[in-house]
Amino acid sequence: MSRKVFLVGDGAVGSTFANDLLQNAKVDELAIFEVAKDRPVGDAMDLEDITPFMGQTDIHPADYSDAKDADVCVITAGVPRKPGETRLDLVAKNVKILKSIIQPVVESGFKGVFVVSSNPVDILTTLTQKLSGFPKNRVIGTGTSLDSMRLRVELAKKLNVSVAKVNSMVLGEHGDTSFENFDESTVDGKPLRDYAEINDDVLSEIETDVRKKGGKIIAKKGATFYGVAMMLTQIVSAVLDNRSICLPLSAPINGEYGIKHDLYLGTPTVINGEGIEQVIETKLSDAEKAKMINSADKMQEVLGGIEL
Ligand SMILES: NC(=O)C1=CN([C@@H]2O[C@H](COP(=O)(O)OP(=O)(O)OC[C@H]3O[C@@H](n4cnc5c(N)ncnc54)[C@H](O)[C@@H]3O)[C@@H](O)[C@H]2O)C=CC1
Ligand SMILES: CC(=O)C(=O)O
Repeated sequence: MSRKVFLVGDGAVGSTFANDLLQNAKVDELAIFEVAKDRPVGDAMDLEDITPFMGQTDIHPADYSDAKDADVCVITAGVPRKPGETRLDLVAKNVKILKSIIQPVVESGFKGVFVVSSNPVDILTTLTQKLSGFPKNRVIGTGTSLDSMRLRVELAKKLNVSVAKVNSMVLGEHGDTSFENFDESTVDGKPLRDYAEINDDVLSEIETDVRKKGGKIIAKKGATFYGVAMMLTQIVSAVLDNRSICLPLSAPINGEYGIKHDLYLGTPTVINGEGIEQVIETKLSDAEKAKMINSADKMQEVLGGIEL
């Protein structure tokens, strides 16, 4: 069976994801839709030059009718943050762009899995499901997967251990109300808080560094794209391979953590070829659970202000 990905948006994130995907997964067809029409023409020409080493893939610019038989539709289109802006500052512009995308993709007859990384990702993932009318398990957002990788990197540096030994997550909004599950985190199997180097001040510093890392990168080079592109590659290749993996993703909340709102938010999520297999309510301390509810309330406040 043909393995086809329909990519919407071929900017910094989209083109980096295309390159990562081709280098890490078997893909038969990569169709790219972009409003800047020349970009996917150039990118298809540039990307096909890696296929002699990566395997045969039909990479081409696309229109929406190409989504019809795709397994996955990846949405990276949207306005990125400028230095100093928050992800929530992007809502109005990116909701408008999202609306222009979902309708023609659905009208094409697309029956696969939507994967969203455009910001604010929890809001746009929630709206992708609502606008498409797709079952909730067939819409996934990158959520706090990137934040969680950033956290693992910071903890590994602080404790001078391999990042592979760090088991810790950022949960909630991919944004300013995110929080770390420090109370349950382990490093090399030992509770994080048992390490002599760790105390509340150190954890607070790490939390701030992780939360501000995206903004710092944007201030230096205008955009962040390697990290999120790798998370998209992990998600899309798991769907294409029908391989179960668990990541902190933007997933549909159905009463988990005592949240009363109908929205997507960052929580450990098992995905496979069907999309979301299981949304996991991970163990949290009472203080962390309150942060999760705060994050959901913030997202609901933003969603309440959006007219579709
Ligand atoms: N979730 C995450 O962890 C991350 C999310 N992002 C988000 O990803 C989005 C894209 O960021 P970049 O790639 O850096 O921006 P970019 O400006 O480099 O690329 C965005 C692309 O979307 C295209 N586009 C705009 N409207 C479109 C439409 N209706 N249909 C198709 N294409 C359209 C633009 O022409 C542009 O090429 C932003 O919202 C950014 O905040 C970026 C990094 C990490
Ligand atoms: C841009 C963005 O959302 C990030 O790097 O976290």
